[in-house]
Amino acid sequence: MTTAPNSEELKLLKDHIESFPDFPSPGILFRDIFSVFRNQSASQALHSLLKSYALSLKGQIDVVFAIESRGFLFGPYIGQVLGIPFVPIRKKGKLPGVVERLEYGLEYGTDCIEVQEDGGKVGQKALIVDDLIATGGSLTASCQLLKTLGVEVVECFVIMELADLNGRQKVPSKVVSLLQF
Ligand SMILES: O=P(O)(O)OC[C@H]1O[C@H](OP(=O)(O)OP(=O)(O)O)[C@H](O)[C@@H]1O
Ligand SMILES: Nc1ncnc2[nH]cnc12
Ligand SMILES: [Mg+2]
Repeated sequence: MTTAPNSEELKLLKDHIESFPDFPSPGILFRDIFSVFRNQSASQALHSLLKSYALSLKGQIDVVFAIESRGFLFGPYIGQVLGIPFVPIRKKGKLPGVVERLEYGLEYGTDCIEVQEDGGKVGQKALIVDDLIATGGSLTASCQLLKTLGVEVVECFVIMELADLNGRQKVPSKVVSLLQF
């Protein structure tokens, strides 16, 4: 971001993110983005922060991708502010038409994500959006998937970063976060 985000809005936002210990499994402190939408002031602060962030990218991005499912809360709005398309990245078997697919390793087992092959054109500049970066696995896999379309991932944007996990080090593109925990 070229200008620093508004610190009062950031505080309001952070104060309204509820944390749930041991969800969905023991040892995980779950940061719930949905709690923001229960409070009008926090919701408006988030809206304003997203708008400022998006406008700081004006002219630099051709297409916005977001990661199922929580990324869908923000991707379409950022696309709208910039006047550019929004394209979803989804779990296997959810998207119609011709898709590109990437299977990637998890701590246990594998996962698979897809994007419609006409979602981005070779050489286009892309932004990937999600609510949160933890290990960085989802953003890393999404960057790899978009490489198969030939688009260039200029930046990844998240509302929350779990800084201790150092997920951004894994991601092959620049990562911008509004809040760090
Ligand atoms: O950096 P990572 O370790 O990949 O973790 C971050 C991802 O995990 C969560 O999504 P989740 O897969 O729980 O699904 P959801 O968005 O559908 O709730 C979160 O919304 C991010 O997408
Ligand atoms: N701690 C956490 N809170 C919310 N979503 C997550 N996704 C991965 N880790 C998470
Ligand atoms: Mg998610």
